[in-house]
Amino acid sequence: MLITGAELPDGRIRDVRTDEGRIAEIAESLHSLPNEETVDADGLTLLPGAIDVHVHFRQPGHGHKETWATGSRSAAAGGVTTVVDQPNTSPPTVDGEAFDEKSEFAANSAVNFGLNGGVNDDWDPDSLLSRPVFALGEVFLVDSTGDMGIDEARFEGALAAAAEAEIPVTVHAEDADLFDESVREADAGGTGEDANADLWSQYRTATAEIEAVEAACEAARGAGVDIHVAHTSTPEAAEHADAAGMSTEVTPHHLLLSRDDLDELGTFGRMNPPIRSEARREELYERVADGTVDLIATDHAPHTREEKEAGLWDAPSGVPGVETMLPLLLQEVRDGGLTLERVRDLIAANPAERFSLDSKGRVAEGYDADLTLVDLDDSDPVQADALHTKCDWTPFEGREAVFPELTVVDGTVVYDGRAGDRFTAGLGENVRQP
Ligand SMILES: NC(=O)N[C@@H](CC(=O)O)C(=O)O
Ligand SMILES: [Zn+2]
Ligand SMILES: [Zn+2]
Repeated sequence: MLITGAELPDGRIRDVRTDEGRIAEIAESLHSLPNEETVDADGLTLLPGAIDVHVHFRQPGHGHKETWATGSRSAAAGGVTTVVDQPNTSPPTVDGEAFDEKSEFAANSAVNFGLNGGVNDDWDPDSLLSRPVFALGEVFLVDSTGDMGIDEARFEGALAAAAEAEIPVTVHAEDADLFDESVREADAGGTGEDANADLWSQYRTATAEIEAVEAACEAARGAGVDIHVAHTSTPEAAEHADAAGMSTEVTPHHLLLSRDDLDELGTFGRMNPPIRSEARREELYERVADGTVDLIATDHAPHTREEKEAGLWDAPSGVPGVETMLPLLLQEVRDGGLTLERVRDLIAANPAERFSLDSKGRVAEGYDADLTLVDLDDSDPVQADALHTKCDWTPFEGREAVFPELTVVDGTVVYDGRAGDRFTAGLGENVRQP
């Protein structure tokens, strides 16, 4: 494939040739070969495909919320070319057999993927870690969707197993002992969009995250493991993890939404860890812009409308986001909050480096041809109706965003927005091939 006249993240205008799944040549001017597919990228920007190291694609077990087909199409349409799935499915991905079962579902993926292995009281590290596991995680230090919370002793066992297997560990760190139970006892909370969802933020306190991150970093240091702290929602937790030499991710919802938005969102804004105050959100944004935070990942956690419309204390936690991450970040670039090169690092170069995907994350010769083409002059409002996730809602309804024109995985167009949302599925591969 020959992509002509594309602007690269550093501002250079170049022709880019892909061949056998790789970026073969980048030059000021390349001539097309006989029968070569060409893409006119005049006026468009070519980015490395985003690597979202935190999605919940729900199969096996919860295909009514999302499937690998719908989730991966949503990823492709959002410029995401690699996703990493989490273990809180049914069965949970905690042994070799469950890993193999999930691999069969993932074979439907339109984009490349990694499959994490999980830890619970029934996990079988021997069979699990004999499989091509992307990372151990997210390791839940508290119950979230799937009730996979574990205690300290089991966490230490998991750290030791990961150190021996030489695989990364990602951690969901909140301390349930520091939740404010009085909030829960005092108020029924209401239902759906009418719920007082701010109570969720009051209940799952910032301190519960900050102290759990501190404890997790200390345990990790003791075990000689560098953990990756998932979805930090507070600047304090992100700063602590960074100072302890660990890596962190921030989600688009913690970056762009605050408790001020919960009036409108109700239970649709309930997730773990919860949305924080506007003051904390602004500080977290600064930590994302200044490099304290390593990467953005979505924690794409779809639940159906009907499920989210329950009472505040019963509704499931989590929001979708894989399709809107890059589009919303590109709007931040348009608005001057982040540079395009910083966005490239947050969504592609840094996740690739952190998780040893050595041939991904950059538009450079020899790298994998996982790419997305965007028009930074053209934004549209986010509309749930136009997204491809199976759950037909988004917490970002109405926000301006820059949706990709075209997404390429291993040199093949998997999403063409210019040809009326055309997808090619089933081409994605496990990025940790044995
Ligand atoms: N973040 C959430 O609120 N929910 C996630 C689980 C998780 O990441 O904790 C889910 O799987 O629904
Ligand atoms: Zn989590
Ligand atoms: Zn998660």
